[in-house]
Amino acid sequence: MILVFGKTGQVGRELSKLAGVVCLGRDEADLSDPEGCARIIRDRAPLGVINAAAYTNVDKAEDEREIAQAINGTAAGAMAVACRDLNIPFVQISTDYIFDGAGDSPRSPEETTGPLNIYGVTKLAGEEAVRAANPIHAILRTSWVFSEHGSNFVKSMLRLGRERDSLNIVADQVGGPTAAQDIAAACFDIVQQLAQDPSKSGTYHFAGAPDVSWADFAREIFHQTGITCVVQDIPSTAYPTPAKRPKNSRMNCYDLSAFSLERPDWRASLTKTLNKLDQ
Ligand SMILES: NC(=O)C1=CN([C@@H]2O[C@H](COP(=O)(O)OP(=O)(O)OC[C@H]3O[C@@H](n4cnc5c(N)ncnc54)[C@H](OP(=O)(O)O)[C@@H]3O)[C@@H](O)[C@H]2O)C=CC1
Ligand SMILES: Cc1cn([C@H]2C[C@H](O)[C@@H](COP(=O)(O)OP(=O)(O)O[C@H]3O[C@@H](C)C(=O)[C@@H](O)[C@H]3O)O2)c(=O)[nH]c1=O
Repeated sequence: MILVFGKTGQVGRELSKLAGVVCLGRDEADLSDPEGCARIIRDRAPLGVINAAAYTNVDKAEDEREIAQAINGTAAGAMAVACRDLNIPFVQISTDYIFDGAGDSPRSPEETTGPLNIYGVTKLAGEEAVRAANPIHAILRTSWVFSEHGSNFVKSMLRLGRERDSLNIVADQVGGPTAAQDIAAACFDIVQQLAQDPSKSGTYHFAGAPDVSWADFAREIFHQTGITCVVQDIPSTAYPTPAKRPKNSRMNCYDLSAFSLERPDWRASLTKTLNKLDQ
């Protein structure tokens, strides 16, 4: 059995559809109690653990550093320690927001980090805690997650695009939109491969292709749904938010070949997501 934390999240919901997976929600495992989560892992003794739970409200995290740190940093570390004690793999999902977004070339996993916001700081703390705690781990950095569930850019665009004739969307932040379903499948594959071959442990990038700006992502959402809303390109400076976002979120995903995985085409995954939203 593979144990998953974050049952109600975008990725957690997709993982819960897979055979051999047991997902826990906040009611059963609250990450603000890191030792409680570690105890659950020890009691259940799974074959591996995937942590899909996180504090993901990027702007709110600026005012809630402590709780974001407990969930994204301390809890991830405590869970990884429990996995080390059981000698099982731990998969931690991380984010492009651990980078500073400088330049325009895709970032490799080993490149220097430099988060611009508190969410990124706490996710980076989680990465470091996991690496220190359990040699059998994968830190899978992904970006711009969307699905038919929860709150995400695709659903925001569908709502706003139906209400307005035009929308101003940031065009100088570029990254890889990634479907929750594709991330879940990758995590499931990775945790099983790690159980077989712990030497594959390390930090990996998994983002949808091709890289695109938020504005062009919005255009594709409107194109695929026939929404006539016009997208106006704006710079980040014209869309002030409490948390600063990196401009360059491009990630080099070449290392995925270790698990025989490739970057998924987000446009095809978007079509599937939109079809599900239609039903
Ligand atoms: N969303 C994105 O664009 C991106 C996400 N990621 C990472 O991917 C992973 C999955 O993200 P995603 O599926 O979008 O997340 P969601 O925001 O959809 O869901 C977050 C999940 O974490 C759970 N959670 C939050 N706080 C606690 C807590 N104290 N105890 C237990 N559970 C808690 C939520 O439970 P509840 O429903 O009860 O609140 C929910 O199940 C995370 O690690 C995230 O950092 C990486 C890049 C981009
Ligand atoms: C709604 C809206 C957003 N935007 C911009 C703001 C921002 O730069 C960008 C995306 O905004 P959102 O708030 O949807 O996305 P955000 O919460 O920043 O998404 C991030 O979430 C965390 C969890 C991650 O780990 C990241 O990979 C990333 O997906 O779109 C506009 O320019 N115009 C708009 O009308």
